[in-house]
Amino acid sequence: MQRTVASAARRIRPPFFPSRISLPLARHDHKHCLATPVRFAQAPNSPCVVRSDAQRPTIYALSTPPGKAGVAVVRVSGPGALDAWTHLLKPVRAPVPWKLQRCRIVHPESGDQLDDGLAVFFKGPKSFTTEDVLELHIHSGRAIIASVLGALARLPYCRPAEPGEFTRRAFEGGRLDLTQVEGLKDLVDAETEGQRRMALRAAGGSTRAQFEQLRTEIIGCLAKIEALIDFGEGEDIEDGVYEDARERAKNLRGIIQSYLQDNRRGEIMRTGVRLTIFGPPNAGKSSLLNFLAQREAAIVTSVPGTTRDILELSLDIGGIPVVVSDTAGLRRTEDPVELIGVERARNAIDAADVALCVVSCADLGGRDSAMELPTSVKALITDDTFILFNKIDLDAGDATRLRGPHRWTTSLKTGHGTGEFLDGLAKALQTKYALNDDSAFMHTPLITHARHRVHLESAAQFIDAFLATSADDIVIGAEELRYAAKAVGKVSGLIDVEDVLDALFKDFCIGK
Ligand SMILES: Nc1nc2c(ncn2[C@@H]2O[C@H](COP(=O)(O)OP(=O)(O)OP(=O)(O)O)[C@@H](O)[C@H]2O)c(=O)[nH]1
Ligand SMILES: [K+]
Ligand SMILES: [Mg+2]
Repeated sequence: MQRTVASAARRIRPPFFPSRISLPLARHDHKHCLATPVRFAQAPNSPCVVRSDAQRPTIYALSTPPGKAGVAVVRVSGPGALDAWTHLLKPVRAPVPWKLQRCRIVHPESGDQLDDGLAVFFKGPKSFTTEDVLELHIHSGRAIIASVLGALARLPYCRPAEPGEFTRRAFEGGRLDLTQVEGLKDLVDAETEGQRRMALRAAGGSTRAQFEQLRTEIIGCLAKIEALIDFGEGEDIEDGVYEDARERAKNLRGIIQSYLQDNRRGEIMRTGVRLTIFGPPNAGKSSLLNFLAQREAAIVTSVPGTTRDILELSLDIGGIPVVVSDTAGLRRTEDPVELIGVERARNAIDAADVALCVVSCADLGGRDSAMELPTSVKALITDDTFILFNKIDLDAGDATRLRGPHRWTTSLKTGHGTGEFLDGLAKALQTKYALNDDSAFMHTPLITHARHRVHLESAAQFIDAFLATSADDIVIGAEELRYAAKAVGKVSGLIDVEDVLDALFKDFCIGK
């Protein structure tokens, strides 16, 4: 009897990897925990489970910045959230879940009124953390906030939240995977439009879905190989299964490769494009930095060799975060200090994502179209180098001879051409990092953290190892595929997350 692979694949047990892992409980003191039994609903498809339910402390924190403002939000999450509602809110009544309700907030022991505000109860698992959550919307003032936090502290099962602990519980409850947690953090940190869009995409789960699909497809390949191991080709299984699995693996290898060949766009969007300004002395490099920054950040003088150290500024150019470096003018010099500056400039050019050469028109050799760049920079110019011909006010020739793709003319002294240059630079960066419109948004890079790249590279290596095996050693081949799927699973945090968690959550603020 011929069995189809689909039916054979379903038979494979045990599951390739545990879909649920347990994480240690957060570090804290359990001895005051309330012992009332509390029901915990499990979020669907939860990647991991940490539930010792009643034992789990309820956490609270101010989730808005401290200080005087219209509203402050205090969040309470955990099995005791409902009890906190009962003890802190007047008039006494059961919450209508997910509905903002008017109330007075009182001290649980003295009954003194602390503030007048609004409260909403999110019934788990339909809450941010997947636990029961109480949100108190109170007036934002130091004394009010302190009194409400103080009241919560009186409840024996409550303790203050650690940085990022609400998000951590959302992760542990299966509400978020690691890419979404990273996305949330990046979203809060986003300073440019591009960063915001990329982070929102990750936080919203698109990145998670893409990695999940990749993992599912690897598992699909593995299922075929496992079926072969179980039943053997020819007898129970249709022909060509092995070839089919190889073909699929080759495709997947290509897809992973395309993700990896992204010019580091995602990481660059997060941390900024490294743009190095270089050129001969006195070309106007520091003047350019000041123009971009709209302030006198660097010293500008008519003395060649003014800039020695590298001066870095983080700027937003056309919605893209750019770390701009001003460097020492390149020339031969006997001055030991300037020599170090020139050395550093060369290193900064090497490390740059984009190198922008500034040349003074007064330093150009040759005539008309046969323009010659100064020898000090000639060897450093490649097809990718951007060139700004500055001091166009000193140039007698026709400026159009100098302009072209990634080549602009300005006078930073008179302001001539600076608008065109800024627009052109922004467009060039947007094009290079493919983030200029909504269609490009579709191609927003998948890899936004170095961690993703590491795991994808290792998945690619395991698939290569599978492809290097022959039909005779399918058991080894299956093992390689298993490792490949596991490597991709690490990106989402389905497995082996311990090491990442602490590092990730420690950067969060309290109340998030
Ligand atoms: N005429 C004219 N002078 C300019 C222009 N841009 C800058 N300058 C002047 O050129 C001189 C050198 O400018 P900087 O910005 O210090 O030049 P730099 O390339 O940083 O010089 P180093 O740091 O010494 O290598 C200053 O006196 C500027 O005022 C311009 O477009 N036209
Ligand atoms: K100078
Ligand atoms: Mg300078």
